[in-house]
Amino acid sequence: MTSLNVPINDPIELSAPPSLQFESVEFNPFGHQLFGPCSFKLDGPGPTLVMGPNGAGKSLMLRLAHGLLTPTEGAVTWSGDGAPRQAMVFQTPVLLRRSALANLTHALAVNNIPRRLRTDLAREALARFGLSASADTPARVLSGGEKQRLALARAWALSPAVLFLDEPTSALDPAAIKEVETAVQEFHERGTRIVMTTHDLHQARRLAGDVLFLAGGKVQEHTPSNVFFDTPVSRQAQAFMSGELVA
Ligand SMILES: Nc1ncnc2c1ncn2[C@@H]1O[C@H](COP(=O)(O)OP(=O)(O)OP(=O)(O)O)[C@@H](O)[C@H]1O
Repeated sequence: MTSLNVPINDPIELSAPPSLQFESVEFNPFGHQLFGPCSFKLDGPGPTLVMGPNGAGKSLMLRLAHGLLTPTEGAVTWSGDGAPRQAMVFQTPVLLRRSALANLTHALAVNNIPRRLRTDLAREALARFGLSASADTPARVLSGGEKQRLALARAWALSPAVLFLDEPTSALDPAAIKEVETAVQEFHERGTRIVMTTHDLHQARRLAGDVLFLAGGKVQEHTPSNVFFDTPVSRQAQAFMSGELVA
């Protein structure tokens, strides 16, 4: 596996993750303002943990950033030429009705990875996530924790420059949560920009380089994690941290 010499797995190529900028971004389908206007830039080392109460707009922000939704107003831009290679891991894994291995090789094909490399890259990623024995198992029969590991393995195989994770551990037990957090750290150390939502303050403390705090569809605060957890600036973040409900 190490003899593949595949550029997409070269950590040097990933050493400077692309920066992400929201410029006056709004999302208001049918005239109903759900998000924004918001302007911010993710250009620090990260990982960026996106926090806020239910309905704050965290998932919308990730979907706008990943290109799954188009802003009604404003623009989402990246440093460099065009949008970088991206992957997204959801709270409930979105998998094809195929084998675990085929889920990965399909994703590699969609991302234009040469056919001759796909199976080795897929098997390497399955091994990283302890799923080698399940390579030929239909993805739909895997346990919830295994499905999430498969979703992470699919992202891992792609060596994305950016990885979005939307509450990836909310349905997992403590051991599985630890596996996901370890993987997130490894993605980060490989140079992937991490943007992840969570409701778990402890998890955010463990992982965050910076915190983007949303409430009411707007960014209330974007600060280094130590600042956010020690001295949150916005009234909404202070209320959230103290366990008060924030609308
Ligand atoms: N495609 C859509 N069309 C219409 N309304 C939407 C759409 N997507 C999200 N919403 C609404 O936008 C608001 C923000 O939703 P979002 O899922 O981003 O919140 P969230 O911060 O991720 O919440 P939670 O923590 O509960 O997951 C909610 O009121 C939701 O119902």
